[in-house]
Amino acid sequence: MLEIRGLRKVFGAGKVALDGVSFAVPAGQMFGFVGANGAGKTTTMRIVMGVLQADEGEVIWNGRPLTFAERRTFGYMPEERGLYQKMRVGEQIDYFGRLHGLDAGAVGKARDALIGRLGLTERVNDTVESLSLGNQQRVQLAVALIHDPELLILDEPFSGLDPIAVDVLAEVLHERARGGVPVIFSSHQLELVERLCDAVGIVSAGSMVASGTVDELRDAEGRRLRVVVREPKPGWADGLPGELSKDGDRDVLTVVGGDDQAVLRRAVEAGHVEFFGVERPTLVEIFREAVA
Ligand SMILES: Nc1ncnc2c1ncn2[C@@H]1O[C@H](COP(=O)(O)OP(=O)(O)OP(=O)(O)O)[C@@H](O)[C@H]1O
Repeated sequence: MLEIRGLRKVFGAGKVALDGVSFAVPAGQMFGFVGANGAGKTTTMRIVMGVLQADEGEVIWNGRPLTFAERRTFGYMPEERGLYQKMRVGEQIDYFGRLHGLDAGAVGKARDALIGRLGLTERVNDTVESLSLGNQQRVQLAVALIHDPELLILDEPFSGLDPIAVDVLAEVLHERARGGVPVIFSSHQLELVERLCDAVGIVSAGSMVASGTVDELRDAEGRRLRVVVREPKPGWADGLPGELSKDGDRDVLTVVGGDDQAVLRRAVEAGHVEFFGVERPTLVEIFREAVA
């Protein structure tokens, strides 16, 4: 379990990048880290990886302050990426494996498995610079995974990828999570985060403004009722809580709270009810509300 406790980071002359960020990611959880540009995601990840030092707060790993040696067991995909453009794909992966202390036999085995799993077999002898963005990202993931990390921390691993590459990466991350590894990744692709993650943290201006499972966040936001009535009697929704809008000859009423059945009775009396249902907010809506 990774716990981030009260991280604060101020850059230069008073730029507060983090102002008390806290969250926890247990073993086997896929945690989506979301927030507007400049919210503090990369800074948080860099502190976890020891690239930056926090001014205040702690990073706790399995109940104790994270050590340098433990950090070496983590896999990291930095925002700035970190591949050697002139190196061949296979050599690159091997190089990072050796940096993590693996011997030649172990590196070879892990490299072959990853290359196959990530669909890079045809590209193993190509230089990194000759690869498409999507294939470079696959190599970057292979490099982060070569030492069978105990935690994965990935800064926007899905950015710029086509849907097939997204599926490959997502499946590989899910495999790791199923094996008990906490997986943390940042992304601006909220539909993707909603689809892939067990839990989500929304950071805004250096603070965590909402976190929990997607279900918990949806429940906290509250359910809403949507009613569509065709050719309704004018004024039928007067006095009902909610917002009424027009869509051609239909009225669309959105109600938060209130008595569902009373709304239904009114709608049935008013005209032809085409839709009546409780809807839960999407992560995009929750995000907009949380960072507003
Ligand atoms: N080295 C630095 N020096 C000064 N300010 C910095 C530095 N690194 C980050 N910042 C500032 O800290 C804030 C948080 O930046 P950070 O990169 O963590 O945000 P982010 O959530 O990852 O954004 P994005 O989604 O755009 O990648 C921003 O205002 C950024 O300009």
